[in-house]
Amino acid sequence: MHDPEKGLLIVISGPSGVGKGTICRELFNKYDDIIYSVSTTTRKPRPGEVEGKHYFFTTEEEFQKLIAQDAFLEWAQVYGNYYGTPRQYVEEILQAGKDCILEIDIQGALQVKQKMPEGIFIFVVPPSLQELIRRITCRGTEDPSEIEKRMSQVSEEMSHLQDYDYIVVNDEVPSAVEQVRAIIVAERCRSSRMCKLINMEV
Ligand SMILES: Nc1ncnc2c1ncn2[C@@H]1O[C@H](COP(=O)(O)OP(=O)(O)OP(=O)(O)O)[C@@H](O)[C@H]1O
Ligand SMILES: Nc1nc2c(ncn2[C@@H]2O[C@H](COP(=O)(O)O)[C@@H](O)[C@H]2O)c(=O)[nH]1
Repeated sequence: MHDPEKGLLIVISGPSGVGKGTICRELFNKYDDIIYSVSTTTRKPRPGEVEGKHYFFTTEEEFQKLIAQDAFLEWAQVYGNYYGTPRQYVEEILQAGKDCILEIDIQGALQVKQKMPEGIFIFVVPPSLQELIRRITCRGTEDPSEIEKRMSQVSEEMSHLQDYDYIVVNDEVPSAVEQVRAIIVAERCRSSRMCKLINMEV
């Protein structure tokens, strides 16, 4: 069970281009009570991506050193690059009673679920495969072969739906954002209610 003194750990996954980043960005613009975990990656920065805001960009050699130092809560090779969640940062946020969102792939989410089963696991799906391909193509950040690589993983990724607590269809961004927000608010309530009930003298 979730310790109500600690913050909630929220994990968001879904196929590439479904809109995870867009949903998280909107959540932070609108609500200032959730903290975003900035991952470390060996991927090259896209135009406009800022070191320490979107990712901590690093080399494969440095990433391997961080793995050896046990610096990651989870890490995985995704679409040919390494990505990892900084352990200490996330632990400090949760310890301080603040909620933390990890936007990570399914391999990473499964690792987190093993270590922290009390986390809230949300899977974002597109309204259709055509719309997913349209979104990643229109984003214009990957070349056709990279898009092909990412889209070839969609069916395997979708086969992990049952490992998640919630599914959010990202049809319209505002609605998807409010659905994620509602899940977080409901989970906060559940955690504090459960605690009160368990501690209630009967
Ligand atoms: N509901 C939506 N309707 C239309 N376009 C959307 C919607 N949500 C996101 N998009 C657009 O789709 C593209 C992909 O979104 P985004 O980068 O947030 O995806 P992502 O899931 O974070 O991808 P990745 O895993 O590759 O980082 C962006 O151009 C974004 O503006
Ligand atoms: N296991 C992890 N996956 C992560 C992490 N940070 C991001 N990701 C996922 O990687 C893919 C690709 O991201 P992109 O920025 O290159 O488009 C996407 O599914 C992200 O959710 C992480 O720390 N660990």
